[in-house]
Amino acid sequence: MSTPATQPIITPSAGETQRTVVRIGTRKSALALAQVDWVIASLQKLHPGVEFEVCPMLSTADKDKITALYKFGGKGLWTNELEAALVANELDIIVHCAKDMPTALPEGCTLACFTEREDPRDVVVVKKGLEDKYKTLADLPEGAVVGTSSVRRMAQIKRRYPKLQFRDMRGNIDTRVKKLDAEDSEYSVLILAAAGLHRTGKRGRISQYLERDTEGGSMLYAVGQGGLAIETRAGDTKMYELLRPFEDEKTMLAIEAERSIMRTLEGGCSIPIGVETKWQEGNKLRLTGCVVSIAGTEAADAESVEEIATREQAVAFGKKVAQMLVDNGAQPILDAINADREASRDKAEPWVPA
Ligand SMILES: NCc1[nH]cc(CCC(=O)O)c1CC(=O)O
Repeated sequence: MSTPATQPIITPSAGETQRTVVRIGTRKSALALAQVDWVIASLQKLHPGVEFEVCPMLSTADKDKITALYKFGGKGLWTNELEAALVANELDIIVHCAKDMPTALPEGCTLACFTEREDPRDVVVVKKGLEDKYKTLADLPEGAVVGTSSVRRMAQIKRRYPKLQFRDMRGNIDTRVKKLDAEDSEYSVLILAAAGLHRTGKRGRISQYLERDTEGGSMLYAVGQGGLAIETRAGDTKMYELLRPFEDEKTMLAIEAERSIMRTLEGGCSIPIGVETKWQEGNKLRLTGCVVSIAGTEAADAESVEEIATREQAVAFGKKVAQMLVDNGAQPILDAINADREASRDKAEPWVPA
């Protein structure tokens, strides 16, 4: 790491004031840095005496922009290098997009909290110059090109709008929006997470929010989308206590239920599982899930409502809905995706879905 190692905690000797420096690991993107700024501002309100040091690092996903995401198997692409630094005591905490967190954490790492969730929905961003012509996916003409490298987004949109075409679109938010807007770009629209655009001050580019009841069909979001998860070293009680008051319980319960679906179906962030969690009166959580084939031609859906008050209940609820998805036909769809990934493991060609 380029950042000089500081002692995380300096125990005060008699007469000295206690000084705590928290080294925060993060990716280097504008979104990741905006998230860390928000985390620091919030933690400073809770703990005015604590100092923070931002330690940005590149992840595997940042370094390899060519290999199709789903071929990696979606395990820890955004998190592995930061976690190695955490275990090596070069960092004290890591701020992750909850969406990028694998469902099982590596040895020595533990989840300290989920913070209040941003808008979890996906959105449509229209190419500059076309905004007056098209506002929604339904407005797009036959053959219009949608930019996304998420099989979940592609599969769900294909399911409802078979007339559209899809092209891979990678990079951080700024890069993607620039590629979209380039005069010679083939894209008409991009699909992005609302949270990323909200957090980086680009709300103005959103022309449609996609959701369950989007006209023409539903669009469910990725597990954890819009949430932040903060990871610490296992056994670091000081960091754990510092972060506990920052947890948003309703977010934690909803995201744990979503993650439990993912864990049960053994899917990484790059397989087409969509979810939606909505709190209803009386601490009832409505959990909806879908698994869609890459071609968008087959799908399994499931939904249930339960009163949820503890993490254990949330996890059990996610397992139940995962089982409902399997009962409704999810397994053959997942098997086909895994077989395709296995068959192309050694190839690193850019993946452009047909
Ligand atoms: N996989 C990349 C990633 N991880 C988190 C976000 C957005 C912010 C969030 O979901 O919290 C994005 C970009 C995107 O999907 O548009």
